[in-house]
Amino acid sequence: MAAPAPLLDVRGVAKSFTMHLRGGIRLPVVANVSFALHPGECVVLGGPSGVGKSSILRMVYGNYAVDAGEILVRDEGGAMRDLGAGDPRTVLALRERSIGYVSQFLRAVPRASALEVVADPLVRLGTPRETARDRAAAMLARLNLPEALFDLPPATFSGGEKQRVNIARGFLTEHPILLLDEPTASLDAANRDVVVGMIREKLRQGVAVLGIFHDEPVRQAVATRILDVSVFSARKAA
Ligand SMILES: Nc1ncnc2c1ncn2[C@@H]1O[C@H](COP(=O)(O)OP(=O)(O)OP(=O)(O)O)[C@@H](O)[C@H]1O
Repeated sequence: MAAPAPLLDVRGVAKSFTMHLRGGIRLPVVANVSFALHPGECVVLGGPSGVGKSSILRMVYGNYAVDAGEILVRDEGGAMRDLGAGDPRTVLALRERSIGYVSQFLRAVPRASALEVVADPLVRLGTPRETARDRAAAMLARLNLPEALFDLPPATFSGGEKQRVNIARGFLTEHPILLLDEPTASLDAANRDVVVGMIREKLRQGVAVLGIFHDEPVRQAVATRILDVSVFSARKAA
């Protein structure tokens, strides 16, 4: 039987940063990063601080260009497309339909209410505004955000409230791949458990998750595999 096709196939990726304000010195971070992500899998990036976990996540989302290698993402039609090549149209198309991302911090649009911030990706994908707002409200309620906050802009919300708005926004769309950067970092235990439940639900639906979780109980509850990023460290070899 043929091996199941991955949703994400990272092949031989390398990244170094050039420090322009330090005479252009190059800071190698990772090299030969290779792994695949299949439906229903949750791969957690592990390893010590500064080893390159966030850098890998950002490359997979197309925020950082790669120096070498490929980041192949399965598109809607089933073709594997290289997001690492940095073509902006490919990156945007894959972000719309294939890869979702929950960053640690909410980058909110000024004046937009929490409900609008959460509903916006669905509206852009063609869901009627009212339906999108209803679904956004249900998701925010599940995350225990007080209803009094739904119509307010998240700019003045607490760290944990902002993080829940961000999670709701990222989880409401149905991307086959979901990237999570410390989604529970600012949450209390009860809301952390809600998010763990939401991640497991995504995995049951066949979504593939790639994430960073420093919180050990969360990691234990969701990881199907832990990938130690130290094995890709470019500094040892440098
Ligand atoms: N934009 C950047 N410019 C220069 N150096 C960077 C940049 N982003 C990351 N680095 C460097 O790359 C290395 C890896 O950083 P990264 O944030 O990927 O590590 P991490 O494993 O996610 O760390 P942590 O667990 O502390 O968040 C660090 O030495 C960091 O200083």
